[in-house]
Amino acid sequence: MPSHSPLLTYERESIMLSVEEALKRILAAITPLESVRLPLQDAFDHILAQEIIAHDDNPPFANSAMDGFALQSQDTQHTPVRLKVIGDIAAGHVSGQTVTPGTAMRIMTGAPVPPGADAVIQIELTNPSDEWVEVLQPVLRGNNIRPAGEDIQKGQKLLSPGDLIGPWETGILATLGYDHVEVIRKPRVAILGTGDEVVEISAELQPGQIRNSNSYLLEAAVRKAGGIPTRLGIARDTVESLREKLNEAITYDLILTSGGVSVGDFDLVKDIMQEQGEMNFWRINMRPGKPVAFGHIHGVPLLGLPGNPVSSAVTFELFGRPVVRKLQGHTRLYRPQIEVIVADGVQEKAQRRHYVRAHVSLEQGRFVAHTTGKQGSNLLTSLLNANALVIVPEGGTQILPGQPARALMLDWPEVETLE
Ligand SMILES: Nc1nc2c(c(=O)[nH]1)N[C@H]1C(S)=C(S)[C@@H](COP(=O)(O)OP(=O)(O)OC[C@H]3O[C@@H](n4cnc5c(N)ncnc54)[C@H](O)[C@@H]3O)O[C@H]1N2
Ligand code: MOO
Repeated sequence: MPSHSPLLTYERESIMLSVEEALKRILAAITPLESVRLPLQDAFDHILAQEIIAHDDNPPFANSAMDGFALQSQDTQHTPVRLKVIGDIAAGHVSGQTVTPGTAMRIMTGAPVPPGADAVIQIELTNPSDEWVEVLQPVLRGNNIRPAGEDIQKGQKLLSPGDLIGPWETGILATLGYDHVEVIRKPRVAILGTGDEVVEISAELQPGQIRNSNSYLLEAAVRKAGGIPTRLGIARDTVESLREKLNEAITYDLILTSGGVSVGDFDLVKDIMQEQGEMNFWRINMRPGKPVAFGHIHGVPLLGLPGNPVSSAVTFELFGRPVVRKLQGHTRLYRPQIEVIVADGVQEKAQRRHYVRAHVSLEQGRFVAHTTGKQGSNLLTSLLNANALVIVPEGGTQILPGQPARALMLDWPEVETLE
């Protein structure tokens, strides 16, 4: 048993940061990771770390946009007109023949336009036979020809460092022949559960024990945020056990712990942070999730999330997710906030700012929030079906049914500024 030591000064001085101040301090201490060269197929969803310049034109050669006949447009001024078919060009083949006045060549979509031809007529507007084609209407010069460089010109800059590689960018990179690209690597995130009562999820529960749900929830949330999570198991409520686990964790880019950050006798995460690094801050004026500790051990950022499952989930969304994104080189770090109508209202007695789990949907042109029921920080079911956090301002505010409030949209794309 530990001695019931008096509270440390930092614990007594109840400095509670605002959410904004805490986020500012955390992100100021985070810098994007270094870049790596990845095969294109692995670069999806990474932030680009190089300029992308076209080394060739695209399309690389003038080609046909239709299946039909390559011809000289001047031959079609008076239609119908019969032209002699002098050959075939399939996509992927280059013809050695030249289209001369009075002749045409059968051509497929994507095939190079033969020398001499200045237009293509689609097959539907002709009466073809083996040797001859009857062209039924005049064709303008350039008709159905996709010129070289129509899409991309050699030397053109297409993507810049900081751009996100999605499916469209991948298509561009592939067409330009970038089989490898320089991207910011993804953070490896160590996840550590703490507490003597916490056991593996497959364990038969003994009296007083609970399953390590936080580590699994956080693992999924880290993955969703684009990080590479590893669960390092559960540290016991002893300094030795925590030291041992954290010793492994310091080989990662970010450490997330859950539990052990409050003021109980066994809440040791803060102590270890002070012993092996430094603690930047410890308390935030919010609910759920007041005891969030942030600092470094051996130079690795450590975000100590509260043990209560909902507190852990909500504080990861608010603080952990932006960190994981910033490490990846993203500049859009924050979920957007919008105004919603709170259908069922929220009564808030605590003085802290409350992030109430809710489902927001568009109802007759307005965004309406329905809270997810009881909101205790131990009630995991309050997260089910939640796609938003309704923000009840600090100071014991009450939001009546039908009144407006701001909501943080958990399933909307991130924005650059925290509103
Ligand atoms: N005297 C005070 N007590 C508490 C305060 C306070 O200000 N003064 N704050 C309360 C608040 S708010 C929260 S949140 C919790 C956070 O405490 P800890 O982060 O130290 O977490 P624990 O005490 O270790 O655990 C809290 C709760 O969560 C369960 N837990 C822990 N780890 C897991 C896990 N991996 N998976 C699932 N559930 C977990 C644990 O069993 C406890 O029930 O402190 C309040 N107390
Ligand atoms: O911050 Mo605690 O998360 O209110 O339960």
